[in-house]
Amino acid sequence: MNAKKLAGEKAVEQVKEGMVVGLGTGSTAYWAVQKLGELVKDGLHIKAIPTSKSTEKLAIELNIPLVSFSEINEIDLTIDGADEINPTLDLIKGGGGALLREKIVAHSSKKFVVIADESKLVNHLGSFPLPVEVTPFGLDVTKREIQNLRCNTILRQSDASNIFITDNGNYILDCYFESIIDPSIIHTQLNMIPGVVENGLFVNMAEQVIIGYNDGRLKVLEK
Ligand SMILES: O=C(CO)[C@H](O)[C@H](O)COP(=O)(O)O
Repeated sequence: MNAKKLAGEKAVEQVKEGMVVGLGTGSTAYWAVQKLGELVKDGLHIKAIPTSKSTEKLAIELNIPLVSFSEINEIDLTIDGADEINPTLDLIKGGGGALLREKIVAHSSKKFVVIADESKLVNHLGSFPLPVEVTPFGLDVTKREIQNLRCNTILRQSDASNIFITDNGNYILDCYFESIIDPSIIHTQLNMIPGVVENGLFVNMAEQVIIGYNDGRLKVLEK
């Protein structure tokens, strides 16, 4: 059983006729977008906002109608994956580098549902390196200020010779903290650094987390 597919398809059950839906990024969100594509083909009317260029491309291939923020007031429901989920449903996101758009879309949503397999559940955030989107200008000074928060940083590469560039034209510093005991403090400290555009801590944003298991079980966690 594909646990990611299970969770993704379960979340899509919440999508209703006429909704504006935020489309997440990654290998779990992929399954939710695929399922939405099937429903649209069968006559469901929705409008969607993708969280990355890759999801936008997938949605276009599946004929899911897209809208921009200028055309809507609010997103009804956003479905997205996560890299880590703690017991209070705080998240690390951005493994795929889409954290800024993901956070803008989730923040603009009436309901934010996270989908994942069981490997994403943790007691404390921080084993997964925290992605932080930074401007190319001032990289070295921004990096030093982030390191002062007691973490090591690695500039993300797309391959051996190229720096990873986000959909917004920025860089990602992957930050290795020993453990993130209070995500809201780290979140605030990071975002106060001028060269930081956004960080991958999603604190108090997820209302529901749907976990898929390889044996076919599903677990729904709620705030
Ligand atoms: O935040 C993300 C992309 O920026 C993804 O949601 C996160 O990395 C989880 O991805 P996957 O479902 O492939 O494990």
